[in-house]
Amino acid sequence: MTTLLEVSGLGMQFSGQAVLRDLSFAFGPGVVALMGENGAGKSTLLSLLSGVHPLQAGRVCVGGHDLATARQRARRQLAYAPDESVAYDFMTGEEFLRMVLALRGQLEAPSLPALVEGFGLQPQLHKRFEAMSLGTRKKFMLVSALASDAQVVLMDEPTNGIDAQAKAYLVALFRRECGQRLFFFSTHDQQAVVDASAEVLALPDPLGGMRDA
Ligand SMILES: Nc1ncnc2c1ncn2[C@@H]1O[C@H](COP(=O)(O)OP(=O)(O)OP(=O)(O)O)[C@@H](O)[C@H]1O
Repeated sequence: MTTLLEVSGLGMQFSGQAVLRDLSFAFGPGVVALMGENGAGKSTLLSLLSGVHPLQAGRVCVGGHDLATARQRARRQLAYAPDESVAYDFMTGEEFLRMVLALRGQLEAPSLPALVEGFGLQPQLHKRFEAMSLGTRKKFMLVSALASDAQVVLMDEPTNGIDAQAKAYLVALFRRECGQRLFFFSTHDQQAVVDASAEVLALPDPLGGMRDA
């Protein structure tokens, strides 16, 4: 198996409070669902893997490149679709997609027209983000990551807020491309996990069994 994402001894604290402890895993191409209770650290893990937060402890390698010491090469292999829009309100959907691809240094994105069509975004391309529904914003975040040439696509709750057709399109895309890319996403959506035949990576309960105490 080609390892695309390898994590060892990862830890993260906020104000001295541990959120992630000594986390290790490795995945090649496929579909992985990151699951766990609210507050388990799923978004925190995704922000560490994507390089948004600097690593406090442990090591992350993407496509064999160390995220700390070969940052540019590692990040070139990564795309990230956050849970909430990171676009400026005044931008149109089309401008946002062009900007993300330009920032990646990608001159071409052959899959972009099909993705726009598949997510039903054609009529929304010239709308400004401030005028879009939440689900439409979310679809643009997903398309910006999926249209990249990254081998590892990280997504924070990708099925959250999108309509049934878009969800079915996304799951079909996972199934079609999982031989070449790693789709690694946080979710509470059990049905999407089943439909995508995703492998589950479960984070421990943040309360550590204290619910019954
Ligand atoms: N910037 C921050 N400063 C302080 N604490 C934070 C920060 N970001 C996250 N946390 C804390 O880290 C813990 C994990 O949060 P995180 O958002 O990663 O959980 P999650 O598993 O994604 O939750 P959910 O399922 O609700 O989206 C929570 O206790 C949260 O309050």
